[in-house]
Amino acid sequence: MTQSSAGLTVQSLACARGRRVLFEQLDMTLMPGQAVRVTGDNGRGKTTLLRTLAGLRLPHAGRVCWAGRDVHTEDAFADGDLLYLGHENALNPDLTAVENLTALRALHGCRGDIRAGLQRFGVEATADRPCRTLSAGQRRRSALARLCLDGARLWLLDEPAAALDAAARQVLGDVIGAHVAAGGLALFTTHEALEIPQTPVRSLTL
Ligand SMILES: Nc1ncnc2c1ncn2[C@@H]1O[C@H](COP(=O)(O)OP(=O)(O)OP(=O)(O)O)[C@@H](O)[C@H]1O
Repeated sequence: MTQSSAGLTVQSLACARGRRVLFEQLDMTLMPGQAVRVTGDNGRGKTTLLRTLAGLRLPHAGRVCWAGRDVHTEDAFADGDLLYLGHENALNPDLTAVENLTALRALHGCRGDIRAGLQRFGVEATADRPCRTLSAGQRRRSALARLCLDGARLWLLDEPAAALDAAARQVLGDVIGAHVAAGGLALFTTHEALEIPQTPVRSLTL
């Protein structure tokens, strides 16, 4: 594998909603050990971009490749390559955080200690309560505990810091920093200040 084919490459990408083009001519490369922060006003297309990078939406124009393979026309992501965390927490409200993460772990075939992940994000005390009884920040922290389980190389995180207090934002920054330092790739959107210690983070503004 050549160096240029080892990561995520975006070429002349345009995304649209209906007839409205949100952005165009976007070129970007994200390589192992790199992080990108995507910013932009509400409605500029950050979520649309992440869903397109994940292969969940077709681009209006251009290409997105993972390890040299087109994510929209080829089976580019192998099991365990991608972790996509959307705006929503994707937690079943009737299940506990432990039950939700157990299901996710089985679905994605990943390993990792669920309770240790919840502890890292400071929600071990609410780990066995149905998620519908948790506050917005506790739900987000519980969903983020998934980052501690997953061995995926590419993290696409949509507003991971939403609803988090300063302490949880710091943990999130540390977890992303450790992932990138270990050779992972991370691209995230954020409206909040999110420090990623000892990690150069490039900015992409839509
Ligand atoms: N289901 C939809 N149908 C039609 N248009 C949509 C739909 N979802 C989003 N849009 C439009 O697409 C544009 C981009 O939305 P997107 O969610 O990607 O923006 P964003 O930058 O992530 O916004 P925010 O910061 O508010 O989360 C917005 O102007 C929005 O109105």
